[in-house]
Amino acid sequence: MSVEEDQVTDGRLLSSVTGPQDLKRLTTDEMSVLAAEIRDFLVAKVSRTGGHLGPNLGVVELTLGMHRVFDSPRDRFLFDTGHQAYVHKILTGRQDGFDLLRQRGGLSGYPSQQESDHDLIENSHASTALSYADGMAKAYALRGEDRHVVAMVGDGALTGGMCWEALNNIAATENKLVIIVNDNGRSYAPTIGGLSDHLATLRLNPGYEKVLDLVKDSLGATPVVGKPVYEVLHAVKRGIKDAVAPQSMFEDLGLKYVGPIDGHDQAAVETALRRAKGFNGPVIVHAVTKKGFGYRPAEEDEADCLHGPGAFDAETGKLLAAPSVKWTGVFADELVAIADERPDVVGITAAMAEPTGIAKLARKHPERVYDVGIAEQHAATSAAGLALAGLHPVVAVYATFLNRAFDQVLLDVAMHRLPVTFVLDRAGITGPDGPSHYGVWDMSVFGVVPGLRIAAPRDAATLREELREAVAVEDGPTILRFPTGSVAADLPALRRVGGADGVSGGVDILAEHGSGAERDVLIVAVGAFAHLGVDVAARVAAEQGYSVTVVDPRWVRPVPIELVALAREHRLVVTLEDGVRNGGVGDAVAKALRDAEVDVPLRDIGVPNDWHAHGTRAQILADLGITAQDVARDVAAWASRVVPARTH
Ligand SMILES: Cc1ncc(C[n+]2csc(CCOP(=O)(O)OP(=O)(O)O)c2C)c(N)n1
Ligand SMILES: CC(=O)[C@@H](O)[C@H](O)COP(=O)(O)O
Ligand SMILES: [Mg+2]
Repeated sequence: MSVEEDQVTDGRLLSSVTGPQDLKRLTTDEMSVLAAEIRDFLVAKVSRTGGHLGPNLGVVELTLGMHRVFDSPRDRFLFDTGHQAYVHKILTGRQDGFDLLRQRGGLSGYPSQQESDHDLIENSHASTALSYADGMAKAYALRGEDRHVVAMVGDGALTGGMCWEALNNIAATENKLVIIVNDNGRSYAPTIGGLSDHLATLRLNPGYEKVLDLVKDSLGATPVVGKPVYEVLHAVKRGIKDAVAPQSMFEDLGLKYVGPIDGHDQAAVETALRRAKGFNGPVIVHAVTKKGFGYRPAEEDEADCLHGPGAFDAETGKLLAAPSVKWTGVFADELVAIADERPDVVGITAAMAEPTGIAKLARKHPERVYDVGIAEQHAATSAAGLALAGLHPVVAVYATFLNRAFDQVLLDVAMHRLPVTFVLDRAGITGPDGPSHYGVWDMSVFGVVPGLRIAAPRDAATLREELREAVAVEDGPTILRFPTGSVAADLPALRRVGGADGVSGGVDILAEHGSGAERDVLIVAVGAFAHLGVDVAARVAAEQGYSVTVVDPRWVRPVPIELVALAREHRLVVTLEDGVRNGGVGDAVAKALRDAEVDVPLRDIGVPNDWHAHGTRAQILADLGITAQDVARDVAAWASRVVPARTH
């Protein structure tokens, strides 16, 4: 079924649904109409705003079933990763909010407690829901509360280690926890690994569920030898299943298992969920779904089933925005060029080969790219293994997702001084995906790792150069981080100071305003903020007459010695970074000046240590006062306090 094939729904039924309570009275026929209306709604809205279309088209019946069988918010619903919670939002009174989905002041693209008491997990990092669920179910059991926790987790999220830590604990309880495995066989791309193969094996044996229905129909509803029909059927099922179908690994863990069921068959979904609810204990409901179901352009999109497109043409599914040269593309091209020269260079992705650009390397050297699933911790330590065996791994992840692998980077990689390069895409403020997607922590969190170097290229030319330098480092790990979106215009240096020793990398002088030995302001502009620094310098020099120098350190960690020497020649140092201020580059430079007894005041501009709501990157930076106009005003004010008034 797809939007164009389906009779165009008029949305009347959907508009009558003001909350989950309205679902319970609907007939089976009305439910299938409602499902079609929800799909039309999703395509119509997300085609205008962009967002997670494929995942949400795939969970319409599952989400309807959750709200029909359980009672949210008394029963608690958890969505792993949360990108597939749009249907839940539609059913819990937020249809009107979709016109501003993922936009400032509009609906979050993930569950939001501020939006609704039906929502809980706001973190968009995968593989966390089952741990939350275990904790919540334990709390309700401790208080003797008769309520279920229902967690939806995708097959991709299940490749994350935390899920198995949670399942190990959940299996040891008798708590009321229903886990819906939404098995569409994909993360972005097809899900990898033995778990995925196991789920596929289970998927291939739907027969026993159908046999169960057959036996149920033939026996009719009459109790047999005094036993309720279901117990007899269950015994029959067990016999058939053991004969024709493998036991699921979930059952091997001691968990009850229901499925696999057709996750788009509303009746089957609700039957399975009622059965699971009736167990009153931990149970897996294995639902087989299709990502993008019901909208042909998504179903047929081989890349990622329109996982998270920007605005698109609802009729064709084609993206509306013309592709621009992205940081990711520059990285991908240079990585392939390096790999052509360096057979020891290999790539690792955590289920995001296309979004991180590693797919380009996989197309050229398929045997040298490893997709480890949504498993960033494993990515880091398996990279350590690759390096111990003499290779140079390049681990490409979004900056925010490396947070969870801090211990692995610190002790498994850096303590062993292993040559692993972590390429962090989407570093800094990203925007529509909100605070758990902002890549603002890496320079602070990983800045404390002994022996690890961090580079933040300012444009395509320095990305290429600094990537080459990073993969040339053999005595420890390196991080290369760059922001989301279109790559900044090239910003050539006037000259480089230092770097000849091949250690610090030196400092690029990007702009110099004014003359004289005693200079007023040194602006240290990190990464893509180099352009901002150059713009600010021009304003401050022109409007206040200060002498200003703008520099871009080739490595932002450790702080280059040349930066300390340059600071000594200025009256004020200002750092600009697309990362949290606490423990960021500003703090590191201030410490380096203190350690060198360079007594020059320093002011650091960066992202305040807080949770910043979603919006566009430009809006959020403007809200934070990180614009050329705001920064120029601040720099002028700070300079006025330390630069002696001049007689003009
Ligand atoms: C820790 C972490 N790594 C990577 C991502 C990026 N990501 C978002 S959704 C997704 C795929 C999720 O697949 P699955 O759990 O199967 O859900 P589906 O989209 O198929 O419904 C990934 C890798 C993430 N959100 N969290
Ligand atoms: C949910 C998730 O982690 C990703 O799908 C995220 O939305 C990626 O965003 P971009 O690739 O658009 O930066
Ligand atoms: Mg999936």
